[in-house]
Amino acid sequence: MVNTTIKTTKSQEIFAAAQNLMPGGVSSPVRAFKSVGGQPIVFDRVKNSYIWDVDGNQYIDYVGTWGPAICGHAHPEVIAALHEALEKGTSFGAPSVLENLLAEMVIDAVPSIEMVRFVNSGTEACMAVLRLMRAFTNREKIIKFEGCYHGHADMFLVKAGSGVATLGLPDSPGVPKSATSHTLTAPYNDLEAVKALFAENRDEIAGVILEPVVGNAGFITPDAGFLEGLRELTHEHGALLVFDEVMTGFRIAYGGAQEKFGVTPDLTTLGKVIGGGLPVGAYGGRRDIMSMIAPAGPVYQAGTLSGNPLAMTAGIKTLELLQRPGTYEYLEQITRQLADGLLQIAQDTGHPACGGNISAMFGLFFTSGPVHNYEDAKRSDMAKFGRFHRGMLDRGVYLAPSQFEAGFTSLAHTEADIQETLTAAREVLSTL
Ligand SMILES: Cc1ncc(COP(=O)(O)O)c(C=O)c1O
Ligand SMILES: N[C@H](C=O)CCC(=O)O
Repeated sequence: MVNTTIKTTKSQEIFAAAQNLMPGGVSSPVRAFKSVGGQPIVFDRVKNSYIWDVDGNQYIDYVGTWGPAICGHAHPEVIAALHEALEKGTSFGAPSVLENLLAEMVIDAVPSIEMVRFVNSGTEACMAVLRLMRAFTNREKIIKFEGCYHGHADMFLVKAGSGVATLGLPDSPGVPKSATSHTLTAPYNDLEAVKALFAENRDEIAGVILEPVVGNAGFITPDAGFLEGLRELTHEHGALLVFDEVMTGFRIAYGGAQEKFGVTPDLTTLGKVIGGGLPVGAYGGRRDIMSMIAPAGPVYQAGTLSGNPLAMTAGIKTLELLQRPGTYEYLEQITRQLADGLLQIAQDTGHPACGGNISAMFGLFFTSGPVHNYEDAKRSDMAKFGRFHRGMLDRGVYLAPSQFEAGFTSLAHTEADIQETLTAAREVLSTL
């Protein structure tokens, strides 16, 4: 299955046409391969740990549609549940028992969540949680961290990660200064900077929002005591702590980062895995705070397709699959094998590198590190990452086309996939 000289004629044709139809030829910027060079491959189908492009090439996939595909693509049980649900219609725009079922599963799993509201994307969840933080505290300022990404709402497009970091964009034109004037930023893992912000803005900060493990500036883990320190500081200042677990939720542990690190925020945002590959988002948390959401309370937030029965069905089935014994042990085992293997190969082939994994989320930077924050991440050799990315693609391995995105494994990745990936990495890194 190793493709050393892949033919991508059809991909190129389709992408050329797409560029006249959609800005940059894509529906979301990171997909455009701008920072790694070359052209995106155009997908035809996905199954298990694999994707196939329109030219018939097969790749081992470590993007997993940016996180949702934790059980593997097109899992037969998810597909079967969706077929059954489809027969009942594609949208109700009204209450359904499916919402109750998924809500109960989320509430049972995620320590901070006593009530939940479903939306259609992670962006929506983060927008809504921000409004709620402000309403509950009657304060307007928030603290976010450099390199963290909370979707593309105006208030969060300040020193953001993901595509904003990938494309090296300044904070986006079109965002009014007034929208971000209340967004304060600090370097990730820097508790002193957060303390200083609280001191300078006494009684004005509604809360702190962060990716508890960063996946949108590459893969960056919290230093010992960082999450606990934020919990204490927010308590001390009457502010809320919000974990954006759109990426980490049900991925780094069934109960997310808050279960893994034993720190319970006031509010949590979710997305990706809880929709099993269909568009979804959610926010939830303490009952007294969530009770402020309309129609229970005055904070308005709504959505035509929210609680969509297909998304709920795929989410329920995905969480059921994740509840099976051994799931997270397996994810940790294969992902550790991959992350350790990549580091060893980088060392053997003379490339300074650092990285790691937590459960099914991993990363590799081409710098000796350590990487504690976005500034450190930017020291990674981006040109080398681009060459590495292209070399891996040529050998049938699809990595996220940006140094600033974490990688994802799934239950469908086999030891053979990992070995094949490591063989490809050794070949590529030996020639860079
Ligand atoms: C941590 C985090 N928050 C929010 C978002 C926004 O989610 P979505 O792309 O579903 O709008 C993403 C991903 O894009 C994310 O990784
Ligand atoms: N980093 C983003 C989400 O996690 C990538 C998805 C996108 O914006 O296209």
